[in-house]
Formats: sequence, structure tokens, C-alpha cells
Amino acid sequence: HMVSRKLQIRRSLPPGPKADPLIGHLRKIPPVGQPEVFHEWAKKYGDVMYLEVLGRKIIILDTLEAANDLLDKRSAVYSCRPNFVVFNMMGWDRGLAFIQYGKRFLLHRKLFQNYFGRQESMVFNPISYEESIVMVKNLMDRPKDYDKIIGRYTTCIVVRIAYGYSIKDDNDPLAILVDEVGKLIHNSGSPASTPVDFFPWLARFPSWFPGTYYAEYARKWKSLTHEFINYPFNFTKKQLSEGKAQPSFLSKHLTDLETEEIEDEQDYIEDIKNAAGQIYSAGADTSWGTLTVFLMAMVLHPECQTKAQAQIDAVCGPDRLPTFEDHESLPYIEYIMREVMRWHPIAPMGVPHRSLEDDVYNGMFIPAGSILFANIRSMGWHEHIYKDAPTFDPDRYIPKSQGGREEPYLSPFGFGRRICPGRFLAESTVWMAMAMILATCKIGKAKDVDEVEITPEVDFNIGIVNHLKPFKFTLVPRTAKASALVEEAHR
Ligand code: HEM
Repeated sequence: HMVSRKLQIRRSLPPGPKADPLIGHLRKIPPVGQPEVFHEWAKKYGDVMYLEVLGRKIIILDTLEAANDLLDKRSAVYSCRPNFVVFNMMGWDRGLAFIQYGKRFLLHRKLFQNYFGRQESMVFNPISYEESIVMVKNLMDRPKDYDKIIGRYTTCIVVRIAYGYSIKDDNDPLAILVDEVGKLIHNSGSPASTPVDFFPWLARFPSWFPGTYYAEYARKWKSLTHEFINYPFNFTKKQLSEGKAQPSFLSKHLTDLETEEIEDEQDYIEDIKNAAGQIYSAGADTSWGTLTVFLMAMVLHPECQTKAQAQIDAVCGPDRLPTFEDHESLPYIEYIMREVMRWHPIAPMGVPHRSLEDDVYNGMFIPAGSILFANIRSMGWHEHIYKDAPTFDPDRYIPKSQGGREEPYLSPFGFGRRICPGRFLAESTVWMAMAMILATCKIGKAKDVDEVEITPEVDFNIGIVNHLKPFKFTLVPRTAKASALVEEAHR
């Protein structure tokens, strides 16, 4: 009887490719290019696919409809996370992204939502504007350092917001910590090309794994994570006690403590400390990666750059730089941003959710404990929604009322109760950087020794957040006037 029931359940699981005994689909899942391969499979097996890897039940959602139906409309069931063993061992266990559904999750979620709501996030606009000027100034001076400069832009913003801390230069102790931790997070999914690195998110030690690679790795890095979370925390605490603290997420919550009744104050301080740490660990690399994709798009599509610059010139004229006030008047910049995020989302399969109860969807059985990935990358490839999907084409978002196709904005920020709480801040930082770069810089193809233009390859380092490998291009001030405006604003 048990066997027949098991068989019945198995039969009604979502379809998927045939699995190997014990290891399941492990050998079928490629180490890179997973979103692409899953999308191909989905054409054969359907929008909701079932895979099994080393005993873990995995569901891949290929359409926005399926992701919304489950992760959003049934969010009471689908808002937990898998146990991220490696990250927890490294000391990230109180960061919202990794917290399991429950009381602590609700607390952290509230902390983020109250501080980073749509309205609330507008308070950060002046920070993004200021930092974008520093960024273009540095880009003009040292274009070859573009990757570092853009990374510094996004880091400076989140660190100011989280701690009221201003990073001065590359030797700033916090800048160094951020670089170190970036490397750490990037390497934690894939120790080497072993079969475990099938998903950077789910890496863990299977019992047969040689040695104790992760355990050692995690131990080694735990103190660094600790330092990363504690160093700026202690800075702000000290500033507060000296009456010098700049407004920030942390200073607000530490100050509120003086008037609020909190049951376990020590524990609560741990929570706000880790939430502040999460602002910069979740907020910097993501926006950074997105902006390097933007640069790539501009190198490959000079026609889009020209169009954007014509719009900026028409709206801002020659005598001033773009500001957030221009957002409505510069729709083409908004379309470029949407298209960058659809073209190459830097978290192409988002962050996995875990289901808490058995469920049935369109006749398919989804067992409790399933790990669900929404293939955001492939959602941008559905030709019936995105015409010529592989092509970078910001015009696809032009409204119907203006003769356009009005294709929908494919939000890269995830779903349901886990949707990225920093999305409004992310959009404004990314938009500001794009507008400022387009207004003041000219991006082009680099030339090789024979004066032949180099067309860079779109090639990513794969991690939790994908990052374009360094590529060659040119960046110069658009005009002497643009350069002078930046110099002046920078002073
Ligand atoms: C372009 C930039 C960004 C992208 C593409 C991005 C994308 C995402 C995605 C896909 C998720 C997972 C959502 C899900 O599980 O369904 C997420 C979660 C999260 N993001 Fe972002 N994000 C960005 C910027 C930011 C910023 C600036 C912050 C800082 C406030 C932030 C804070 C977080 C946090 C705390 C979570 C975890 C939420 C949870 O587990 O409940 N993100 N983000």
C-alpha cells in the first residue's frame, strides 16, 4: 500500500528529465549556463519542472505566471529558505536573505520595509546623486579602473545609508573589508570544479565529499564576516556616543532603543547589527553587477547611447547635469535600465525559496520542503512577450499610446514575501548612475594594435550574483563642457 501511494505521488510530481539513481539529476545539470539549459528543458517538460539532486527536491519555474501563482499568491506556503549551510557557517545566519520563515524573519522584514519603502527610499536620492558625480569624475580620470570605481559607487551609497560612514579612498579599512568579503562570498559556492557546485546557492557537503573543504573554508572566513559586520557597527556606536553620528539605519535604530521597550535588548541589538550588515552585503554587489552590464550594453549598442544622449540634451540642455527631478522626462533612460535587467539579470535564478507544506498546482504535486527557483533569466526569453528576445532593445518598453509595443518590465527582484526589500533604492541608484554616465561620458569600442575595433564578449563569472569578466572599451568625457560641469559639481 505504502509503495503504491509513493508511486502515485511520484507520478504526479511535475515533469522533468530522467534522473540517475541516488544522485538524481546531478550529472545532468551543467556547472555553468544552468538558466539556459533549464529553459531548454522547460520547452520539453513544461513551465513547472521537477529535479532531484542528492535527495533534494527542486522545482524550477520557467514563467512569470507560475512564479506569481506559487511564490506570490501562495506566499504563506512558499516563503521559507533552504538551509544555506555554508553561509550560516561563515556567520551570515542573521542576514535576512538567509533567515528561515518565522518570527525573526518577520522582524527583519519589517526593519527593511520600514526603512526602504518606495517613499522612504527617496530620502537617499541626494546620496546617489552626490556619489554619481564622484563616480563619473573617477571614470573620466581612470577609465581602466571602471569595475572598481562602479563597485565603489554602489558600496559608498549603501554604507552611508546603513552606517552614516563615508568611505574616503581605497585604503579605507571598510573599503578593504568590503573587497575581502566580496571575494569570500563569490568563492563560497564553488570551491573548485567539483560536482557540488551545481548551484552556488545550494553548495553543501555531501557525505562522500573528499575532505572537509567547506568546514575549513567557513572557519577561516568566519572571523572576516564577523569583522565586516562589527567594524562599521562599532564605528557608528562610537559616533553616536560622541554626538557625531550621521543619520543612518543603524543610528536610528540604536537611538530608538532609548525610548522603546524591548524584551531582550542584547538579542535585538544583534538583529539590527546584522540587518545593517545585510544592507551592504545584499545591496552593493547586485547594483554593481547591473551597472557593468549597462556599460557592456552601451559598448555593444552605440545607437542606444546616441538616443539616450539626445534625450538628455533636449531635457537638460548643455549647462547642467541630470538629477532625479528629470526622471519622468527621461523615459529612455528608464527603458535602458529595464532592458539591462531583462537582458542579463545578475541573479538569473533569484534566490531559492523553500515550501513549508505539500501543495498541488495545476494537478502537479509539490511536496513540502521543495526548493523553488524562479528562472528570471528565461522569463525574459519568452518570444510571445519579448519580441526578438535576445536583442538589447530599450524601445520595446515604449507605451502603446506612443506607437510602441509596451512590453512589460520584467522585475529582477524576486517574488512574494521575499521580494527584494531594497528594490526602490536599487532602481534609483542604478538609474542615477546610468543618467550621469550617459550625460557626461562617451563610451566606445577599444581598438587592438592593428586599429581594429574590439567587440567585447558577454562573459560572466558565475556566483550568487553574476559579474561580467573585465572587458575592454573606451570612455572619455562627452564634451569639454560635460567635463567642466563634473569638475565643478565635484568640488
Ligand atoms: C540591482 C540591484 C538588486 C537586485 C537585482 C536584487 C535582487 C534581489 C533578489 C532576486 C532577491 C531575492 C528575492 C526572492 O527571494 O524572491 C533579493 C533579496 C534581497 N535583497 Fe536585493 N537586489 C538588489 C539590490 C538590493 C539592495 C540595494 C538592497 C539593500 C537594501 C537589497 C537587499 C535585499 C535583501 C535584504 C534581500 C533578502 C530578502 C528576504 O530574504 O526576505 N537588495 N534581492
